[in-house]
Formats: sequence, structure tokens, C-alpha cells
Amino acid sequence: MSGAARADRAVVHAGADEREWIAAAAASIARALGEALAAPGEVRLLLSGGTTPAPVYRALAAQSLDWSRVIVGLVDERDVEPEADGSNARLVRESLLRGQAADARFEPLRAAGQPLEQAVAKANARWPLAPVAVCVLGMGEDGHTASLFPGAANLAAVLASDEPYASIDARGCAVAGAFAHRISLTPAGMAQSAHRLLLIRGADKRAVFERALKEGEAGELPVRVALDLPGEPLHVYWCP
Ligand SMILES: O=C1O[C@H](COP(=O)(O)O)[C@@H](O)[C@H](O)[C@H]1O
Repeated sequence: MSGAARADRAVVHAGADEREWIAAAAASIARALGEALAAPGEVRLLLSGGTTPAPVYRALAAQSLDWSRVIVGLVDERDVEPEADGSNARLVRESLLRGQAADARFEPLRAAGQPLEQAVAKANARWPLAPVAVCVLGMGEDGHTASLFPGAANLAAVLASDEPYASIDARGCAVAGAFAHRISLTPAGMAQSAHRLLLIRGADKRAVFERALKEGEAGELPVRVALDLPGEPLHVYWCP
């Protein structure tokens, strides 16, 4: 995609500070869920992990919605036990599944003791249980989103996959750190979400995102996959 076309695929909501960022992002997710819940049946919310989104999830947990019809799933997970440090499931349990949102049904990606490939097969077999109303993405300073790391051994195959989830071999990718083996939503999975949000903070990530808006391969800065998908543009919530 050309740089000009890609720039049209993002709507950036810049908050003056953390407080504004949290309020705007949580309200946007709640609004999209509320719209989806106007139809009968269950809706799905897909959440990222990492160090950024917990304050937004805590604010979202206070929103009054029919949470009993919300299935919360994950965008990606590291190959760790559900209660381990670094587990995205643990982050979501501790930050979102409280207060009003305690009524939501949580479907983590990896069960205790489960081999990663089995977790991927199970996630793909049960997809999609309900329409995906919102997918909340993050981004690392290397331009990865979900667990789509630039330089991952199987990245090209995962970007081309038509399954919603895939395993990622991110050995050698510095930002993946100790968590080299992961399960990630693929572009095909992201494409099925009605709304996609990106939560980022700080000048460094803003600069990476501005680079991603320019012409270039998705494999270099995988966050580009979220810009290149058809449908609603990517809504980016940023603060310094
Ligand atoms: O490893 C991950 O990284 C991204 C970005 O995380 P952050 O710590 O830089 O905010 C995150 O979106 C993803 O869910 C996570 O597994």
C-alpha cells in the first residue's frame, strides 16, 4: 500500500495526558461493544497484553454494559502457564475481569500445561463463536503488533495464513525477550473484527507508528497489517 493510502487508514486520537488517554480509549471500546450488544446474542472482545493496556482495561471494567453477553478473548499469548508473570491471560484477569466486567466470559488462549500447537488448533477450531466487535491491539518499539514480530522465522507464512491464529517462532527477536514462542492473531483473524483499536504511549512509539504509515512491507513493521486491512480504519489512542 502507498504511504498516502496508508495514512488514510488511521484515525489518531491524541490525549494530552494519561487520564485523557484512558478515558477516551475505554469509552471507545465500550461504545463499540454497546453497539454490537444492541443485536441479540453474544459478542466477542479481543484484547492484547504487554505493559501498556492495563489502565484502560481497569477503566473499561467500570463501564455499564451487558457483560454477561461479552466473550473476552486474547489477541496473543506467550507460551507460559496462565498464572505466570508475562501471561496475557493473567493481565486480563487482573485488570478487566472485575467490577461490572466480572460477568464476562473469559476464553484464554492457552490452558495450564497445554502444548502451544494444541492451543493454536483449539483456538482455530472454536473460531468464531460470536461476531468480533472490537480487537484491541498494542505495538512494540520494533513495530510488532499482536505477536507478529519483525524477523520471526515464520512471519511470512503467518502473515499469509487464512487461519485466525498461528504459532510464532520469535527466537532471535530481541523485543520478544524470554517469550520466544507464542500464539498470535493473524491478519486474517484481525480482518474479522468490526472495530480495531491500537493503544500506544510515548514519543518513541509514536515515531515508530509514523514510520509505519509510510510505504513499505508489512514484514518490516508488522503493525502495518492493521492499517492495510479493509473495513473501518484503525483507531489509534496515544498519549505522551
Ligand atoms: O509482547 C507483546 O507486545 C505487544 C506490545 O506490548 P507493550 O508492552 O509494548 O505494550 C502487546 O500488544 C502484545 O499483546 C504482547 O504480547
